[in-house]
Amino acid sequence: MGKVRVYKLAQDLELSSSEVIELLNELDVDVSSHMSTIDTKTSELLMEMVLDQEAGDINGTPNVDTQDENKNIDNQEKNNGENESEENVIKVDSSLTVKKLAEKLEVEPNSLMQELIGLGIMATINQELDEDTIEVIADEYGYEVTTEPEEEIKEEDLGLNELVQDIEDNPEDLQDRPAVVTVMGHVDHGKTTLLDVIRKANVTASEAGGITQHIGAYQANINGDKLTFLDTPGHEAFTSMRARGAQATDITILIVAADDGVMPQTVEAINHAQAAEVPIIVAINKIDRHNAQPERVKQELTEYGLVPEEWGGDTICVPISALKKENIDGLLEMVTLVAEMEELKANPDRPANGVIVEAELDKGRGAVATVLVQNGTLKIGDSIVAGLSHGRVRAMIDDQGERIEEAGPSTPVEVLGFNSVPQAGDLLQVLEDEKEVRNLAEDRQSKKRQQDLGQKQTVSLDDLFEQIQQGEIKDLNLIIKGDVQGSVEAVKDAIVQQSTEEVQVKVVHSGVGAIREADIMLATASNAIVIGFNVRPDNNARQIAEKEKVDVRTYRVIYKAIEDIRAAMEGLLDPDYKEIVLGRVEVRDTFGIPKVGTIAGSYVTSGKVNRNAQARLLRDGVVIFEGDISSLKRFQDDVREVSQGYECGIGLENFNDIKQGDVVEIYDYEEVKRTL
Ligand SMILES: Nc1nc2c(ncn2[C@@H]2O[C@H](COP(=O)(O)OP(=O)(O)OP(=O)(O)O)[C@@H](O)[C@H]2O)c(=O)[nH]1
Repeated sequence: MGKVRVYKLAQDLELSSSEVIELLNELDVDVSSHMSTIDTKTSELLMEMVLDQEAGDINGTPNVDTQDENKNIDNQEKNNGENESEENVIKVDSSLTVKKLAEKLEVEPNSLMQELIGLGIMATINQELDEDTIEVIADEYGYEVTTEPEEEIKEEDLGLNELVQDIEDNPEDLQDRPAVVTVMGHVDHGKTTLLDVIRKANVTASEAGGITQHIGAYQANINGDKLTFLDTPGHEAFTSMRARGAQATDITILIVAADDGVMPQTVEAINHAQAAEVPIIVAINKIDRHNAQPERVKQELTEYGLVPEEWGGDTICVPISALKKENIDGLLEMVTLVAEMEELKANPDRPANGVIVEAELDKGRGAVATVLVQNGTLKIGDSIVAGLSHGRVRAMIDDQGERIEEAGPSTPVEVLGFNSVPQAGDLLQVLEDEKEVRNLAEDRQSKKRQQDLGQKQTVSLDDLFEQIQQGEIKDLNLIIKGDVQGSVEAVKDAIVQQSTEEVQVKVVHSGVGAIREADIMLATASNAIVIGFNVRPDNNARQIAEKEKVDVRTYRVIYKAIEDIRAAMEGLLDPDYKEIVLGRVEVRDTFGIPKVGTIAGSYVTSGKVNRNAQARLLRDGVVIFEGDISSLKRFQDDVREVSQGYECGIGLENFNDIKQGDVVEIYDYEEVKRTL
């Protein structure tokens, strides 16, 4: 008989775990925690009970949303009789993207995303929604869902990343596999420190791989149990995987600094983990700090539905100090305990499938991808495909730098042999032979080209006037990010006042901090322009903006932003010069040189540094300085240019407040040739 966990059942019933435990106890079923299991029969019984109760409560009155933007609700009210109209039924083939669902419900993707956020689901426009979520949402809009496959969806669906030949495993072939753990939390709360401490204490470097190399994931041995840690901090990695339908994580450690408390990215992390239905273990970090307030953190967490066990809830909270290595074992013990309860299984005796954790082009080795094998065993010589890339596994290197022949479930491994660089989040699979993987990859590439060609025009300040004239734009949607709340509000107020009879200027989202992936995703969904005031897009956001063709404009003075928007609306924007970012460097160390000032010992992470270009110093995405480069050196020599992958010393003209960890963005202006 199948088993169900209490917290999963609670999620399905939209109740808290403690409510479910209470109900089960009423039924004389002995369960004590959210991790307890019950058999499927009992779970069905409970479901029926709850649903019956709800049906009684509702008393037959449908919960009708009064927002006028949704005409379907009116439809539903009209059709609220016995005969269900065909129009009120949508057909779904097990899952749908947000965009497709919005089309079917005839609503804007934007308002659908907001609806989803209301349900605690942070979904991107291309994210696949599962059947349950679709049903809940459809119901809100007065639609019923049937699960017949619909031809039309099949044809439109690009399937650039879908698994072909997904083999069902026989239950008897399944074996235990290690849990895959990610650490998420607000910036500076200690993710990197924690991941390093765990790695150093629990990964035994083999003799051959004495110098452990970094491959974006590692496997730790905790008292004989293995745990796989995805070592790619940042929610973006997590989201980009989920956006492609890859559920790589089994358990999330949510790290919260005890001296800082729940911060915006903590909330984001909670939303992501909850949306993915991944159990959360809270690590309350920095308890060595004199101003640590672990109890306050717990209090704050309750506001987001995470009630600590000791307060009667079902969230495990472990106080730690990553820096002082205090109670790391206690934390790991909890992680192994939760992992055990999850009963994670896979079948090692089958062709592998997995997910790309990260990938890059290496000068000497070609495309190198860190793959997390999720099921089956990946072997040298296997024909592989991931997203638009394909190839044959030429070599595999494990997290200790050792060459290996085979990698089983939950093993992170570096794979050489792809013909091009796949993207993080792409699903990897092994097919029969090279011809098959090549055909599939080529097929996907041509679909992708067609999709790119057919992509709708996005709004941009450069051709705003034209779009207004052609009646394509009636609302100018903006997303505003700034360095401090005060300036965000000021920019917002001033910009909204620019509305005219033809164009309504609307701010769809505003906030403090660097421009991130989530902002760009929201911009694509709501066809918005992103305005940064004293802040810049991070690398990830920049790449996605480029791909999705989102116009991102950054300013240092308010009047310039207003001027640009007004000019763009009147067709008078004069883009004689356009800024181009040449490269980015990371400050790894600083040196005070008498009479010269501070020199930033830096590493060029992308592009190049040009001595004559302009520099912009960023701290957490906020612009601290803009101006000239006063010196550029490689070792002792003055140089004109330094490329990606090299170290250099950079001095900034009349500016010394440079700190380790700062990012220097190198940019220049390019003349824009205008055609009449
Ligand atoms: N006192 C104290 N400091 C800590 C502890 N853990 C981390 N830190 C410090 O906090 C700072 C940030 O830690 P990181 O591990 O870089 O934080 P992070 O969350 O990885 O930050 P990002 O990578 O920037 O997102 C560093 O200066 C750490 O030394 C701790 O337990 N106690």
